[in-house]
Amino acid sequence: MSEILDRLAETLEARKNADPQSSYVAKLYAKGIDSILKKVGEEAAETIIAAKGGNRDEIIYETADLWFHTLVMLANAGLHPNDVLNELARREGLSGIAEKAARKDQ
Ligand SMILES: N=c1c2ncn([C@@H]3O[C@H](COP(=O)(O)OP(=O)(O)OP(=O)(O)O)[C@@H](O)[C@H]3O)c2ncn1[C@@H]1O[C@H](COP(=O)(O)O)[C@@H](O)[C@H]1O
Repeated sequence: MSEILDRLAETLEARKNADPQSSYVAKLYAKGIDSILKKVGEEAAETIIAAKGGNRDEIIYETADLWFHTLVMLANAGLHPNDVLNELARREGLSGIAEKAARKDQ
């Protein structure tokens, strides 16, 4: 499934040179970081509402919107989804408590 993230990351990279008139992502980049973060916040709120509602399809749909806008935020910052997947892989097997202790040491 991570091929989907790879392909989407490639598209998001390519949209940095696209016309904002013809691309939702290029338009978001052109609006700037505050607009991208506003969308992340809105989609997070919509995901919470969907999860509270308990409708499976709505939860999936809103989470996809949230993940998508988070990927745009990462691409805008010059980061790839693999950077986050690598961090999750690093945490694999660590207990949450050990992870918290490691953060305090940083
Ligand atoms: N996965 C997505 C994706 N998910 C959600 N969205 C857009 O995100 C927006 C969601 O915001 P809202 O629900 O608030 O709807 P809205 O009112 O249209 O949003 P605003 O205009 O108010 O920001 C919608 O416009 C959706 O179309 C997406 N737009 C694009 N992609 C992917 O990104 C690729 C590149 O898209 P373009 O840049 O448009 O070619 C596409 O091929 C897709 O793979």
